[in-house]
Amino acid sequence: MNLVLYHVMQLRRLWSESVRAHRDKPDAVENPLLKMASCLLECLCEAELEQYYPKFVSIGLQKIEELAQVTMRDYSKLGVHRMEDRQRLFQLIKIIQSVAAEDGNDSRTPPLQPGCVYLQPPNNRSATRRQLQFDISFDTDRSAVPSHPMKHVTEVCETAPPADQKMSTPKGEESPSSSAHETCLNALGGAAAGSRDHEGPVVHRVVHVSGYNYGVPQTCVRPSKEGSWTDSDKIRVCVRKRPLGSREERRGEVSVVTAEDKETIAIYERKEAVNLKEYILQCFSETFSNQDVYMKTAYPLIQHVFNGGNATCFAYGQTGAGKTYTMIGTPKNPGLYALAAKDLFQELETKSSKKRPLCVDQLYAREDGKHIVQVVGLRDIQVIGVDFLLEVILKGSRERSTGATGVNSDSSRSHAVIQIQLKDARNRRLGRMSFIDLAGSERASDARESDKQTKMEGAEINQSLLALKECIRALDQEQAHTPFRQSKLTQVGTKYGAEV
Ligand SMILES: Nc1ncnc2c1ncn2[C@@H]1O[C@H](COP(=O)(O)OP(=O)(O)OP(=O)(O)O)[C@@H](O)[C@H]1O
Repeated sequence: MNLVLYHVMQLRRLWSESVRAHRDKPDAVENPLLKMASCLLECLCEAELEQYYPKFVSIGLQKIEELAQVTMRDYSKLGVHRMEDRQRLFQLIKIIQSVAAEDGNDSRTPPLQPGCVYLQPPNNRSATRRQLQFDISFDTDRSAVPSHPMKHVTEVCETAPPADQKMSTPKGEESPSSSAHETCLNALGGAAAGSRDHEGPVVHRVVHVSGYNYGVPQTCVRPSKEGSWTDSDKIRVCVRKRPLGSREERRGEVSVVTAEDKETIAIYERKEAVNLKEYILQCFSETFSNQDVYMKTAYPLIQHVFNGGNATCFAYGQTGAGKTYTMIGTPKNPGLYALAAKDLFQELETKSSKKRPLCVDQLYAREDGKHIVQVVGLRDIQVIGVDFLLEVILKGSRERSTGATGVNSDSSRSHAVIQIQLKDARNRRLGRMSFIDLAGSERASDARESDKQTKMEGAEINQSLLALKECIRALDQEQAHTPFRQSKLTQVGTKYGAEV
């Protein structure tokens, strides 16, 4: 239904163009009335009322602008009995009237008169008035109709009468000039007047009616000449890529933006690594193995840790995105834990033999299924080789709470923090490497089918990820305060020294 307004606006443009073209070349151009009929069907489809189209046509309602004159008392004659459909039809009529009111200010279009709608007549049409076959007697079934002060109108003209001609209204009816419809038309006409000469997008006010408005915004942007704007576009963000300047080229700079197609751009963002080297944010396609990812992410940090530094490697992403696959991997495609452990021990052997002996402690912390950070009993386990380290990691991983989400049947419903600390023979801590496999964030739309428990978990996970984001932002901006206390995840980060 969001497209209804768009269709109506397109219709107005199409109508004016068709009438003009038809006037100039009546034989060469498709009769605009036929186009109007197809627009009526289109609009009814958008409003999910297409089932009534045959009935509408059978009683002579063939053009969308005629719909503007239908009142709620006509709904039954049109075969629209369901309350929901009546409401939809009501909203559709409102929208059409808004647009028609705007056209009433166009000098090419005869003004709307109370009681009838005047369609711009093609020159070759006869001037006969055609009466819709609505029964003049009023529908007394008011219970099924939402109450509003719309008035009954029975006649629709295909030609414009003299300006002073007053159309009759059914006996006993008030003049429609006092109706809510007309109030709204007048207001719109005034708002629209004077805006017709604008070339660029112009904001138009759309009447807001109470109840469901099918997502049509209260204000909308007029379609451009190319018709590229739609009523759903409240804000449009456009990106234009410029080529490298000659000075940039001389300096040997490379373009960091690639426009892949109309809708996709890739940005290679320059960042500064811990060793102050510049690097560019990378995206790994599905052809990359865990080893490829490791070499570009965690591996450069190993040396940093051996130099006494601290490093953290996060796997962050939506549920089912592949975080655990990247961190743990498979026997054939080992993940970052295993690859890092192997290199750590390899480096350890080299260093230990050359300098002083070093050993690795593995520290594991987790949030349990009840979202409680388990600190009691947490202990350092001294590991003496890659296999033992991996065994400990896998043992911890098995303890993680898992569950099925909308997109991952074996989803990690907890965050896993794995810290590998390097200590010297006198138990003094040297470097530390942290791997954090975060529980997946979940979009509300993916959680629609989930049970209450899964939804609650998802909400808590999202909340903790938000807290993490706040901490990372605070650290990145070197703010005086880092809001660690907002979640267990960030509390664990501080408690155990992960470089969140
Ligand atoms: N690069 C990949 N190649 C092949 N399969 C993959 C890859 N990445 C993920 N998968 C598969 O996709 C599924 C979801 O991956 P995984 O469990 O790692 O997601 P996740 O991000 O950890 O999800 P959650 O946050 O819900 O725990 C798994 O079956 C995994 O084997």
